[in-house]
Amino acid sequence: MTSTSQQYRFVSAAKLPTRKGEFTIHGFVQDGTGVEHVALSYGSWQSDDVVPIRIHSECLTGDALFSTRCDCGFQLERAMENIVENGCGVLLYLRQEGRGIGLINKIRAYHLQDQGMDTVEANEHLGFDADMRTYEMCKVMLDKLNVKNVELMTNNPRKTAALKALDINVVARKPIDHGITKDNKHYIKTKTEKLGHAFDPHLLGD
Ligand SMILES: Nc1nc2c(ncn2[C@@H]2O[C@H](COP(=O)(O)OP(=O)(O)OP(=O)(O)O)[C@@H](O)[C@H]2O)c(=O)[nH]1
Repeated sequence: MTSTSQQYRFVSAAKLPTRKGEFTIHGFVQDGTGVEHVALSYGSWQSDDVVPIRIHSECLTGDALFSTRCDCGFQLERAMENIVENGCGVLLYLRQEGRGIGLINKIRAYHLQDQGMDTVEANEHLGFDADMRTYEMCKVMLDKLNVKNVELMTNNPRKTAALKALDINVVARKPIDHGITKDNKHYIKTKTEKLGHAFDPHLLGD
């Protein structure tokens, strides 16, 4: 249970024109820790509508530096395009770099992967769980945006389970198996085999 001093609260919102379309960016902060997250909203909806959403964890290397080691940047781009094509939707951009271990630890994990470990073994070798993320902030963020029913763009069953546990009605899951490259195929196979991600095996064939 999150204590009152660590609750997330909305701070401010502003227009955010992007190469994909004009979004609004909403900023949230966690009292006590100062941890920040943002939501991008596009278009409008009624409170009973099913809203397409993406929950995306920060990946500086993939999202901002065009890395092809992972599928993150490709999926971010596709999610924003899907939302714009749909006419409305929400992207929750969570500052949980490296599945929650942080940027520098992710680089340490990449170094171990360069030596032959997979993404799960590397995290564990460094003393972390394979996935350190939590999703409680999504409730505050979606409540603020008046979103109760969602179509969730993900291949990650942990995200679906986390939203359901927060009483968000996940009406449907939309696969987002986009951005498979020769550089990230092994990483995505490991996510499928060890972290339970749903990927079409045909897309991962050699
Ligand atoms: N520790 C670690 N984190 C990684 C590695 N590669 C990518 N990441 C992080 O993995 C996270 C991916 O999060 P999301 O984009 O939300 O995607 P996902 O959990 O794979 O699930 P989807 O919704 O199916 O895309 C980001 O925080 C990345 O920084 C890695 O090799 N090690």
